[in-house]
Amino acid sequence: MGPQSHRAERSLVVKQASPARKRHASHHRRPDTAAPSVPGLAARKAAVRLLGAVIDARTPLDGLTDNEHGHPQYMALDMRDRALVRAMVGAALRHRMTIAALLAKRLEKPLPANATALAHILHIAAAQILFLDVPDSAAVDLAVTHAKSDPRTQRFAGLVNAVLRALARVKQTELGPALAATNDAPEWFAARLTQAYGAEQARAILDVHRLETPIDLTVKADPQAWAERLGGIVLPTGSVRLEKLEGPITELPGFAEGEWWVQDAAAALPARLMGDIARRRVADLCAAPGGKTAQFILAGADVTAVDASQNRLKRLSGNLDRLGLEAEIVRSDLLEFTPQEPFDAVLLDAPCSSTGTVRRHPDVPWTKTPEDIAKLAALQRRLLDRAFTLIRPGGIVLFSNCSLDPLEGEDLVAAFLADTPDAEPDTISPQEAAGIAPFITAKGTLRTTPAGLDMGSPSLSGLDGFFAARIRKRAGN
Ligand SMILES: C[S@@+](CC[C@H](N)C(=O)[O-])C[C@H]1O[C@@H](n2cnc3c(N)ncnc32)[C@H](O)[C@@H]1O
Repeated sequence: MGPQSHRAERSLVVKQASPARKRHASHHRRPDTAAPSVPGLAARKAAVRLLGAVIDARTPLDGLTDNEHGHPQYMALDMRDRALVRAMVGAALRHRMTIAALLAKRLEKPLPANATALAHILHIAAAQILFLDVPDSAAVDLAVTHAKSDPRTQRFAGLVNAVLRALARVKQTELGPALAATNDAPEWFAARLTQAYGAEQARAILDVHRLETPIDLTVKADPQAWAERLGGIVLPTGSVRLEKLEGPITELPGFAEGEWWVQDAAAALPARLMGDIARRRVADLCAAPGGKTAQFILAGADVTAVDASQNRLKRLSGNLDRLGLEAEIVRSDLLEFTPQEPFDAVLLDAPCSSTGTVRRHPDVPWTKTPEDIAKLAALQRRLLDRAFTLIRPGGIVLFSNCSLDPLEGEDLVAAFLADTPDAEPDTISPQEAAGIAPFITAKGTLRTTPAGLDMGSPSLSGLDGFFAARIRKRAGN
């Protein structure tokens, strides 16, 4: 490292007489050629790359971490390292503002706007130091090695070392106040939640977004027995909840036998609001990967599962096969789907902004924009108009999605009802299904938020944000 870059580095760092910094001065002498074989480095590099793709290019994390089509740097890792990458990126996104604030306090002036690679290295290392069970020294050493191996960040290796060591020293005292000082959400997202739910409820939702998510299962039968067998609890809504997973979900008892499937407690609710559908013709219009399709089949309906995506339908078929369930599967854009006969009931679980799933998808507030929400709401309205043409008079459309935004829920359905003379609201009663009473609004629609379902401990509480409304086609039309 030349004298000039040393100066650049120093001007950004708060000077600290740090014994730790001296102790690790050897970082600066280690040759870069050693970098690729350093254990743990590939995982850090992948995490930094993925964080960059989310923040700089608004690329959804789900695709980047897909086990078949994910980012090449992620795909090159073994399963253990992939899990570590997801944990690092997840923590960095869940606590993005907290991390930014604590890093900023260690810098004399903000990082240059174009120093994104450096910022992402710092954020991934800070996420490990502050929130993960990784030794501070390993997090710092790997970040420094990473910085040295990349021509864009090479000259900042000393800065990385100093900032991160300083962060590790102050975390006990500074982390609590830093968490309290921010909601860790981008401004637009917090503002929209506040507008929809009020300041207190919005803050409660954002607080839950910073927590790890429990795993919910929908079981074919006997939730109590499965809860005992898997070490979970039965929720008031009937789902089985596991606090956390120790290994791959596919190795849990009952998975291979097709006794249950993973489905958030909130996502399991809409299908329970279709009434008695035994022997009825039911279409699941945006069906993949098929959680709700499976519920309809188990409720005795004659089910047609429609989805536009070939890949997602493959997952749906695989899931139904494992569960030993059958449906007619149709690949079609709903806007072009023309069944021979109308249905008794259809579910439109529409593609949405997914702002109700931030607990499991912490990238959503950073990849979506208010413009995306408006566009998705417009698409959902077209899909709802179409879905309504597919039911017989007296039949029902259940409209649902996992957005927290009224534009995609309450407002959209109100506008549809106002514009559609032969549609009427079919209000949902709080007694219709177990455990739903707290989520039924005065208008007879379903609204859950992540701040709901208090099970006494934060690690067992919460559920996805979901909206559902039931609409009936007036008979005699
Ligand atoms: C929220 S997901 C559905 C989740 C599913 N109902 C479940 O519970 O497993 C939305 C689905 O809509 C599908 N989709 C999006 N646009 C569509 C369209 N125009 N026609 C049909 N399917 C569409 C997507 O491929 C995606 O699988």
